[in-house]
Amino acid sequence: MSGSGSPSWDAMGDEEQNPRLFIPNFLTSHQCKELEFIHKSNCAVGYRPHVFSTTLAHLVATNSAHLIMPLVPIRASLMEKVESFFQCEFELCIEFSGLISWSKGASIGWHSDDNRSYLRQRDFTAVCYLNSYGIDFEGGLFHFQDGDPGTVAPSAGDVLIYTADSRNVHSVDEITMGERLTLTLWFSRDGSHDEDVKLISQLSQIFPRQMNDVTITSIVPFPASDTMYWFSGSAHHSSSDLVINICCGRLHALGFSIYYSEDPTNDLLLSKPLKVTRKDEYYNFEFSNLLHALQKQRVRHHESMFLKDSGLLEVSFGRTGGSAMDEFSWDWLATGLDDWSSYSKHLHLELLRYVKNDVVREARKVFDVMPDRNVVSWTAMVRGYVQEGSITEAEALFWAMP
Ligand SMILES: O=C(O)CCC(=O)C(=O)O
Ligand SMILES: [Fe+2]
Repeated sequence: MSGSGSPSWDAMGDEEQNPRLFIPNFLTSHQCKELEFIHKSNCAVGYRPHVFSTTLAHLVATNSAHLIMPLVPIRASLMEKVESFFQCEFELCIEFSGLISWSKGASIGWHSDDNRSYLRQRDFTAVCYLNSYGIDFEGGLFHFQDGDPGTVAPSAGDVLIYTADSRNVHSVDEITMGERLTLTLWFSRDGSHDEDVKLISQLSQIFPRQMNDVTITSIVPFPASDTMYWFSGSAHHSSSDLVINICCGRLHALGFSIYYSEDPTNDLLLSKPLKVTRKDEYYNFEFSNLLHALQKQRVRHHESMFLKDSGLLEVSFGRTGGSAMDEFSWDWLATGLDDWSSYSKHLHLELLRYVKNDVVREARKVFDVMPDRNVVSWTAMVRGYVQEGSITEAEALFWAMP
């Protein structure tokens, strides 16, 4: 389904019979990657086997409300598209929006999206494909039972919009390899099902608390109810052995081993501090809990992408990159995620330590990435150059001093 960038099928002959719209390249690859990051670091057990989802309510409940931000303009522009295509401007609300991934074994047979009594309020569906068939996963083709197009092969950035009623009966083939990721939205004419109303009430409960207590400004997520992270291996399991913790599973899939400071019982995993190792790498960093570890490890996993993309860094970490970011190590990035002032303090100490030990090249790397240099750091750096006899560099830096 490659396209020209403009909506297609909107002039279909059978528009009345099968009202649907396909928009190629609606999202940029940057947006797709950002949404993937949010999902991979926050998803919880989905509504069916092999399905994981990240709902907005879940992001709020896990202290990750800031991660809703990238979704806000995307939701708004999708709503605008749906309203204008179906000629119902200002009539719709978003009933549900969620990042949904399907792993091997997931599929759905013929259905319409309003086919249950509790789903009757759904009028329209928009599915944004965030990754691609044949690249990120195999299987997972989307089929309409009638009309054109019959089949859609998901491709990152494309959007499929259709009415949620029986004019658009559809199915999705089983995933046979990889993981298929979408941002899926349902729209309703019934304002009593407005997702935003619920979200705003949820958010208004947490924000006053944050404003009154400056210490609660960390963006480290905290766990929601434990049951959100457990995945039953079998629909009829009777033994707790069959229950897998999703966060543990994902960390293991990324090659990490998990170490707790004390022997944890399964149901306490989410509240215990932990450390991780990978192969022969040991990180002397204590994570507050499993979810925290997972979010940071995902950062590392996406590290090369983040380091190349200063815009994304700014959105996610509140600071811009720059060429010096190439020198960033994962430990620094992880520390930066946690608490910016302790990160800054850490850099100042590192700089002084390097200068004291005459490791001027390393000192300069630290100096270049420091977000807030002060008179001490400038002077230390100049002193480092003088100590090692690099007078030209020392002079250049001296004159560059603000
Ligand atoms: O992900 C898709 O392409 C459609 C999924 C679907 O049909 C549903 O969730 O109802
Ligand atoms: Fe569906």
